[in-house]
Amino acid sequence: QPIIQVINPNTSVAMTHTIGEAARSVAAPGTKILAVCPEQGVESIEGHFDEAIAAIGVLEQIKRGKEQGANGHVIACFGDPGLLAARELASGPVIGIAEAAMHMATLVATRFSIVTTLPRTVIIARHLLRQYGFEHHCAALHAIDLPVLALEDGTGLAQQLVRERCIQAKKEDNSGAIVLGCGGMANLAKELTEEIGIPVIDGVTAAVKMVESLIALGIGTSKFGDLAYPNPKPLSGSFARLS
Ligand SMILES: O=C(O)C[C@H]1NC(=O)NC1=O
Repeated sequence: QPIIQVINPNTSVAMTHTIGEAARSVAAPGTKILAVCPEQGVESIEGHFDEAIAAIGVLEQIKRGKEQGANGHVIACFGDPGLLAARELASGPVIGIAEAAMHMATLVATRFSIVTTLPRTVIIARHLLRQYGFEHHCAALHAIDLPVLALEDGTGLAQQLVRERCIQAKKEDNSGAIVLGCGGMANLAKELTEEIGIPVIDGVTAAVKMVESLIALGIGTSKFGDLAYPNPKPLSGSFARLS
């Protein structure tokens, strides 16, 4: 009975619900999904400052997930905030939704496009493409130019813009696949894939299946070298809760 903790690094309860539903929709029958978000932090992650704040919440949730018996973890924000720090803390696998979606896209297409929310976060996706080695696989990055929480405002406008942008990207970029660049888009992938006719990949569902696979293979985060548990040392003030 594997337990996978899916962490929404922003504090939006609505987006945590969207993410949890998407994760449960693809989880194997025996897999338990714990969908969580930090109690404190930032309601949406739209840049480097927000990511730095969110990373602390991710680490707190990893620690709590371990205490609750989680066998693996997903970081469900497209910037993969705190990923390597989380891997130091974790025993099981930790996968970010950007890396999961990018890996999956390279398995089914020679080039993919990314559709995300704000123009200012495109650079974060570019940095990840370089870090993960996918720069040459990504044909283009597009932003719908709406804030992240527009995806949860109930108007459907953000979802409509994502749809239009995906259609445009297929036409213009000559990409074989599209990666959705936000955890809050997790519930759009299936419908867009059917409508547009190329794989539209969401990182939440991709990461859940990848973590399930690693758990099934008995593969956890390597604890040798730089991803070993952090060197024991006193943490002061509010950080003491992380030790
Ligand atoms: O970078 C983005 O646009 C999306 C990213 N921000 C957020 O709060 N959740 C995310 O997936």
